Amino acid sequence: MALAVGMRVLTRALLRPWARGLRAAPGRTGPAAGGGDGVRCFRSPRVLVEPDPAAGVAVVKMRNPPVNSLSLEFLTELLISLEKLENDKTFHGIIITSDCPGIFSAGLDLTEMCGRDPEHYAEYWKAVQEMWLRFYLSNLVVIAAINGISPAGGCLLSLTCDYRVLANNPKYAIGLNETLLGIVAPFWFKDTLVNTIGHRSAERALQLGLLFPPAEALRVGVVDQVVPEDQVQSTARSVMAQWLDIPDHARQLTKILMRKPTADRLLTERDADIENFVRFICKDSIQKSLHAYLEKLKQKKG
Ligand SMILES: CC/C=C\CC(=O)SCCNC(=O)CCNC(=O)[C@H](O)C(C)(C)COP(=O)(O)OP(=O)(O)OC[C@H]1O[C@@H](n2cnc3c(N)ncnc32)[C@H](O)[C@@H]1OP(=O)(O)O
Repeated sequence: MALAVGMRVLTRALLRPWARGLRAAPGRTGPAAGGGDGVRCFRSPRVLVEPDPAAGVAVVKMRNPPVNSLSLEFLTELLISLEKLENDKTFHGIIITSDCPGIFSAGLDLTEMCGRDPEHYAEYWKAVQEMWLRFYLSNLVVIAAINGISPAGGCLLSLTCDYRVLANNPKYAIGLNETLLGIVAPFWFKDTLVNTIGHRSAERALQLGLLFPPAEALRVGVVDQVVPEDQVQSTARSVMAQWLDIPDHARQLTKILMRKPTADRLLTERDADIENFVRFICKDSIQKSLHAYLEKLKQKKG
């Protein structure tokens, strides 16, 4: 227990200033309709939370169309939703899924990393770190119901979860494909993948920027289960019920035991990691290749 409490105190102490900054933006999110049983339900423009108080579970639906790219605003709303659910004793687990057909998340928002100033890049990167830390260390059971393609940052978000269920659709590839964009996945992206699929598979996947279709994703262990598309949510629900059967304190402590060393690495090197990112992303060559990639995405339509 001391470890869990210590970890929570450390995490909160380090993360609070930024979270306070988020809450200082009124009007973006806020309490809405009641969820029944005295449970407050809430929504924000980009995150829809569907609480099931009887089960102790909330479904968090990402709806930042067209592709659920992880913009600064969207990350902010996701984090506020997570924090509210963590602070509400009704909830023991969340299922994160997408409200955008065919797309879980297109990953980090490329427009946040292109043509902006260094201050913006630093702010954005801090929010990405925060997303990873808060989801990776959440005391809730977090299950990803992956109902669409999930490259790069989208894959990272699902890797922070305790369990991943992927819809069996050949279009729904998942992986850390950063090298294909000419960028390098930071050490904590890499560590999360290594912790999930092992060193050798992670090395190959990262160097080649592999996006795994469902059968491959299951074989390598990027996801835990592949099911027909219409069974993703129900499977996530039944897996959640199994996880919630475990005594909460023992499960939470075990989660922290497994994840703390990885999280600590970022917590101790957080500022240096931001500086590295800003230096890297500001390079002319990187800006050019990101611009070219975005242009390619836009021209695909025409
Ligand atoms: C250091 C670590 C750094 C980075 C980690 C990352 O996460 S980088 C982001 C990596 N993501 C990708 O490589 C995915 C890029 N997107 C796609 O491959 C496709 O968009 C996708 C997800 C397969 C969906 O294809 P679809 O045909 O359905 O949509 P389309 O490509 O036409 O995209 C619609 C509009 O969304 C814009 N967009 C797509 N992805 C992003 C993104 N990651 N960030 C910002 N914007 C994105 C795309 O340009 C289209 O814009 P529009 O103005 O409508 O033309």
